[in-house]
Amino acid sequence: MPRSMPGVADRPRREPGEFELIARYFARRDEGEATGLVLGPGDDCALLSPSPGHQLAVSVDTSVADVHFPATAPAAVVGHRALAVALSDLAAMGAQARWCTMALAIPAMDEEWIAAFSEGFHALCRQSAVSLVGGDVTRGQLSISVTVHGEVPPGAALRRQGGRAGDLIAVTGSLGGGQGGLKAWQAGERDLDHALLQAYLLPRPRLEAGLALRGLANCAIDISDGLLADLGHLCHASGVGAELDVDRLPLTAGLETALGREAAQRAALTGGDDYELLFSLPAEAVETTRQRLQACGNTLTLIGRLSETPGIAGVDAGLTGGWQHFPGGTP
Ligand SMILES: Nc1ncnc2c1ncn2[C@@H]1O[C@H](COP(=O)(O)OP(=O)(O)O)[C@@H](O)[C@H]1O
Ligand SMILES: Cc1ncc(C[n+]2csc(CCOP(=O)(O)OP(=O)(O)O)c2C)c(N)n1
Ligand SMILES: [Mg+2]
Repeated sequence: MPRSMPGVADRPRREPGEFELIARYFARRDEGEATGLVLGPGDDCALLSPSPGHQLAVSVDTSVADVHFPATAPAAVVGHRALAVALSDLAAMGAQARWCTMALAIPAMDEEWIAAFSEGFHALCRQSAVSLVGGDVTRGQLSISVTVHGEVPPGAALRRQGGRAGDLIAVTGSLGGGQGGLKAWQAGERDLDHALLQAYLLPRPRLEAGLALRGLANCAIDISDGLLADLGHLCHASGVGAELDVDRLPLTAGLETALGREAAQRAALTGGDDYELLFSLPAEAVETTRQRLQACGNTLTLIGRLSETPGIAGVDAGLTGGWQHFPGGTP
């Protein structure tokens, strides 16, 4: 007796192949000429038309499961976060975000996961006026590499160098929520409205703030590895030292209650994952900068000043550094 054909309802849902997957979730063709996209996903390369007279600002960041985000985080969160941390570098450079490419490694085909991941990714693309112009999909341990491309007029980029002794040091937003959120997640918190989880899992790239700082800040960096480490990078590049006023650090809402004051300050200093902008500026630029940042929904907090004395003063001697994937180097 011939085996009966299964009904449509009984038939197992066919998994998409690699190319179907790309076409379905990543190769969106809703971008027009206005985005400078001549040719998007589907050919060997994307073709882009940069704005005349601008420099391209290019950066890549990889996010690896259980290194940068919990492997069990919601897929839409993973999509948002991978793009957000990459865009944060354009923000820190004062660049206008334009395009991105995204290389995704996934251990197995899970269409539901990919659909949600792509929603999170595309939603932030829309919010940031960035087009996904190409990428790569492979089998492997879950990781996402996002290359971002922005534009900046010659001479307008915010560099790590350029800080001067006497400049005031400032940050956007609040600090410590990155590590506070990781701890909250590890303690079982899963409510994405929780302020600390928001900070850790759904950071907002400070793109508008970066643009607002052009012509005002003397140097800038985004805080990914931790305030002390990233301030150290600014100081090193600028050939200056710094005096921090730790009591002025803007701590993320709920952090002090969750960890206590000392641990909250430690999280703000060394935790990392905050993706706020850290910059220096002359005292006379502070009020204009504050107003510009307020106009785009951000805040400015002064946390110290740059000095001629090498090193970072004002913090406990025992507190050093921040996140390093491979700790080591000079003792
Ligand atoms: N594999 C690499 N090849 C070339 N340059 C690299 C590589 N890895 C890191 N860099 C460069 O080193 C600098 C510091 O890297 P990183 O700490 O990742 O910066 P960020 O915090 O801005 O992402 C950046 O300018 C980055 O481009
Ligand atoms: C599951 C998990 N554990 C630990 C951390 C903490 N952490 C991992 S990488 C990192 C620093 C930022 O990542 P990196 O790759 O150095 O970014 P970049 O400086 O290149 O922007 C931090 C604070 C985390 N985000 N998630
Ligand atoms: Mg990096």
